[in-house]
Amino acid sequence: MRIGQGFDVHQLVEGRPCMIGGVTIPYEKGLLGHSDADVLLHAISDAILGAIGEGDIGRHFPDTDPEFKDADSVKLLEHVWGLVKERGYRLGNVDATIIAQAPKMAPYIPQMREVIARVLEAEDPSQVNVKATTTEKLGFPGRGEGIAAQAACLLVK
Ligand SMILES: Nc1ccn([C@@H]2O[C@H](COP(=O)(O)O)[C@@H](O)[C@H]2O)c(=O)n1
Ligand SMILES: C[C@@]1(CO)OP(=O)(O)OP(=O)(O)OC[C@H]1O
Repeated sequence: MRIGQGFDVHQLVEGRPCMIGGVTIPYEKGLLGHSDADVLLHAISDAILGAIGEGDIGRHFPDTDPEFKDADSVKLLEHVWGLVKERGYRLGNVDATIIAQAPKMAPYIPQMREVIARVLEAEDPSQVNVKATTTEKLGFPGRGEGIAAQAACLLVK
């Protein structure tokens, strides 16, 4: 059994799509990054890489590499999951939290769970949990300057 955790932050800016958990959320701002800046999938990817002792997504997908410019983070997660399968592990469960004052994530969480469960080959929907919280208007998420996500992942043989 292996456990990992991940954390990521991206800035909210005008003129970018708000891609979170593989879902485009209608909102006046979106997340800034070298890739599509999907903060949730990045935190989950880092949790998985942590569980298999493979560093982080910055090591696997450098933000200096034009190949990853505007990259689809679903594809990055698929690559990370391939590393897990090579090592003979399968998903125990993943639990993640999106930290955002806005937009409201709840309506989109079922779709995010479906995307993540498909990529991680979950046998049961309960193996993938996604939550959201505000920071009660405190700090950078509370001021709407950015969105953070954290994730924990358990892998089993
Ligand atoms: N961006 C967000 C933040 C929160 N939610 C949901 O609202 C509930 C209450 O949030 P608090 O920060 O006031 O505890 C939370 O449990 C989430 O279900 C959301 O959908 N989107
Ligand atoms: C995903 C990568 C690569 O495109 O870029 P960003 O979208 O900037 O994301 P970040 O969470 O900073 O980390 C990993 C990067 O190397």
